[in-house]
Amino acid sequence: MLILVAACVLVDDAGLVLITKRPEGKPLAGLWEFPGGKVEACETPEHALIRELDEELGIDVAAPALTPLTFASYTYPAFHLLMPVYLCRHWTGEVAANEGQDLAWVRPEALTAYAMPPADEPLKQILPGLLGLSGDF
Ligand SMILES: Nc1nc2c([nH]c(=O)n2[C@@H]2O[C@H](COP(=O)(O)OP(=O)(O)OP(=O)(O)O)[C@@H](O)[C@H]2O)c(=O)[nH]1
Repeated sequence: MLILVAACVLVDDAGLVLITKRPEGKPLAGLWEFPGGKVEACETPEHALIRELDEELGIDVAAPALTPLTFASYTYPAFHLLMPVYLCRHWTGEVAANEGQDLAWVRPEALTAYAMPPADEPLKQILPGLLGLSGDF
């Protein structure tokens, strides 16, 4: 089974990237991930992401502010994950932990220090380069 999840690399004015911690009780609990979630039937990935960013973080993102950045494709035991990853640098509202989740703003090159789902491992490596950093530090 293929599941489609839209995720977002939110980058603030200082160049920091937001990651959120998956709560206890969910699969992959305790791992850090990029905000986002499953794309529902009849929803575009962009609209799913706008909905999830509002629900999870209380921010308002306009569709043109979402730029396709990369994707993850990974086989979990129960499904294959296809995850388009968007870049977003502009939103309105203050980022808040609406679901009580831990939040962290991190330098892209520091993502390797955070435990993330296996699907995200390649993203950790390429994000500094995609965001315009050398990735060598
Ligand atoms: N949002 C997000 N999901 C990710 C990332 N990496 C990754 O493997 N996933 C997987 O993609 C799926 C995300 O769907 P989700 O967050 O809506 O699903 P869920 O199981 O938490 O909850 P739900 O079924 O109640 O909606 C999960 O299986 C999650 O483990 C990531 O960086 N961001």
